[in-house]
Amino acid sequence: MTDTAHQQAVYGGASATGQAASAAAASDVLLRTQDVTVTYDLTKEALHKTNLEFRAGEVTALIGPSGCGKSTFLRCLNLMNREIPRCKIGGQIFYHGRDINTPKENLFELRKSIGMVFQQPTPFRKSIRENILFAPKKHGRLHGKDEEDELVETSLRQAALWDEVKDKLKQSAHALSGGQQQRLCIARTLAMKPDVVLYDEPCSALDPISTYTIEETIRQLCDTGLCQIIVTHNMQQAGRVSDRTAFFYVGDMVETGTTQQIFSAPRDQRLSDYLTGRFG
Ligand SMILES: Nc1ncnc2c1ncn2[C@@H]1O[C@H](COP(=O)(O)OP(=O)(O)OP(=O)(O)O)[C@@H](O)[C@H]1O
Repeated sequence: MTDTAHQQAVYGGASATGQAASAAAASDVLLRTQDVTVTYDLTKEALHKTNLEFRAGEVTALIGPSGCGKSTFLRCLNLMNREIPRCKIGGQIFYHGRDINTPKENLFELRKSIGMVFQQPTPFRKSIRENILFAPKKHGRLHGKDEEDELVETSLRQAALWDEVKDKLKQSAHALSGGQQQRLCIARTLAMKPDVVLYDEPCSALDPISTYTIEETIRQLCDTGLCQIIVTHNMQQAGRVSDRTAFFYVGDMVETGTTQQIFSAPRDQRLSDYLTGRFG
């Protein structure tokens, strides 16, 4: 990316929704990648040098055709790719200014702060309440029932699920609908009080109403200062939910900017073709 493009990406005009301006700390860059690459099977570079910044209180959408490297890039941001045999992450990933792409990084600690929500809802085979409490208990964060009750309620409220489940917290999470399960997974992630949440196609298995609820939830979470990054195939969703968008194509991050600029005035022909449905 050129310096000019980079500056436009980082300091570009108003957001698509205008909501970023009201975010708690919109200017804080929490995550920044510097020349990040990903190589599978030690030889196949699936992601070429990628430079992006992500700020508190903003949502960034990662878009592009199938196989272009969106999920590969997303999984770098909390070093999940490290768990794939023969996969190598190159470059630097700065989290609060500290490079986390080092062998000594404590992944257990890191993932408390950089949470992830997957395509398929994956609640534990436990009650709704225990889904929320499982990780905080494991990390020794909770002291007594009052703290547990408060965390369960706060997390479920943040994920817009409290009203639907408050009278059945001891029921199995697997008895919830798909959309409710996905919101429970968001609540479970929020219970660890992360400052970054990564979403990999979080609505692709859901109906339109559940999708709408999750999009609303994501937007509302911006007001807490959370930095959110979402991979989506759905252009309308990217337009509705994100402040910034980055377009990937065959392993390259081709263009980034405010969502408004990306959708209304794309500079790169490949992005323009993608947005107009010439390929996808
Ligand atoms: N575990 C893996 N081992 C080897 N190659 C992989 C692995 N995961 C992804 N790839 C390859 O890396 C490239 C990018 O894949 P990735 O899943 O990141 O793309 P994507 O843009 O998220 O695609 P989609 O939208 O279809 O999910 C593809 O060529 C894919 O085959």
